[in-house]
Amino acid sequence: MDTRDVALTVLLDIETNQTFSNIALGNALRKNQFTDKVERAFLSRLVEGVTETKLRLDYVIDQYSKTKIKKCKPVIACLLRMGCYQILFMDSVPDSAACNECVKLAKKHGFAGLSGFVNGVLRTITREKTKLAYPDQKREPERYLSVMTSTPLWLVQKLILEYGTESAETIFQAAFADRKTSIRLNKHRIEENGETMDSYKNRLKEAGITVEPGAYYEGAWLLSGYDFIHKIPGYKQGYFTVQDESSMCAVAAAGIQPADFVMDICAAPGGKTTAAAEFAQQGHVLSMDIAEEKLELIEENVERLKLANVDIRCQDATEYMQEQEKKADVVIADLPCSGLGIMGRKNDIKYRVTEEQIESLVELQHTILQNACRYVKAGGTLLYSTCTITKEENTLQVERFLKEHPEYTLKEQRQFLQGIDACDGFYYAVLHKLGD
Ligand SMILES: C[S@@+](CC[C@H](N)C(=O)[O-])C[C@H]1O[C@@H](n2cnc3c(N)ncnc32)[C@H](O)[C@@H]1O
Repeated sequence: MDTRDVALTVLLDIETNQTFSNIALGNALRKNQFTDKVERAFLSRLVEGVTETKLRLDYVIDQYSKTKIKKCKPVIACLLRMGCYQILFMDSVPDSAACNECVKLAKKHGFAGLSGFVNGVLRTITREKTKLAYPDQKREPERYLSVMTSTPLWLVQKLILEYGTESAETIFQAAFADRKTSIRLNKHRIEENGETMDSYKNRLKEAGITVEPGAYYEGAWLLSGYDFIHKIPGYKQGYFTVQDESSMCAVAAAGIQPADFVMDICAAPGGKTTAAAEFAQQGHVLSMDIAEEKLELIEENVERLKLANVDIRCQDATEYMQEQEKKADVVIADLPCSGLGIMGRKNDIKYRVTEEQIESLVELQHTILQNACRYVKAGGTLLYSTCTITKEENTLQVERFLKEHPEYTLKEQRQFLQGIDACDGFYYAVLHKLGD
């Protein structure tokens, strides 16, 4: 199997079908059943690398190509990016191999006539790679940041306005950093199976996995050095759930009690539902999502974790459920958002989000909150959260909510920023409903 050819297919899927890169890559890894770990790692690095640096690659290619990248046929554009990425960022690949393999693939995919063009552009970039010109950092700081971190200019300008240049740069750079996998431990299940946290940790270490304590949440570990999540010892037995620490902190901050009734109104794939169910051991969680196909994911997680206190239902959160009025001790509203807190994990989000989309998400969140707040009992809690970092979806959304709902007070809010905090970008607000 030609790994670069598979990479080209994945990049074309992303470019022409608008498939999210993590999904396109996941499909290719499953379909091709890579047995060689090195080849699998190479494919992932190449696809992720090209995706996360696309704007920077295009900027470089455009300087040396007579046809601008936007005018190139998709196969040629993807090949130029693949070649350029290997030349600029993959030290282990000889420049000549990067170039020759792209030329070969151009011919294989029916573009023999353009193979000379691909060869010419990539050889020139190889020659010039130590003296490439980028926008001037002093004269055009925003454009510089946009090209160097491969982030659309409007988004750079927006986050500079919201957080200042230094923080915005840190946030954008965080997308390129390697991240460990954070897991939420299910202490109860581990002990039920006759193990202790220490003995389980040793078992992971014996399996060659590096285990470090989380930075924010007591029951969190950070794992690295494993191949597949589902092959980690204890996964099938429900010892842990993969979840970012920011989300763990959010659910913990809601203060769920053992006998509580919790409603999770936008729940798939079930990270917060399962955390809530672990807190509400004698209580109950009603877990809902509009996407029928995603309910299976909640179900899988609930079954694997052996949680018997969760009901799963397909439900549009914009539709009011009269029968649930003032029923819940805690409502979790982890709402659809622009996802800019997870640019590092979904590395093409930054190219897809638009200002108009953010505006309509703000309205959707507002509409859903109008319903969510009515399900909360007097004295109960509404947890609002998003995996994004824009102020209008977070602090400003909550400000507006509090103005419109004097029956609520803000107990706590927290904005995590990726790169600045050791987790995803994430926001939560714990809103307390006053007694009757
Ligand atoms: C941020 S994700 C939720 C993640 C989840 N809470 C967790 O921790 O695993 C947002 C979810 O909202 C769902 N969603 C979007 N619009 C919705 C609506 N109108 N009603 C209910 N769910 C909706 C999406 O299908 C998606 O699964």
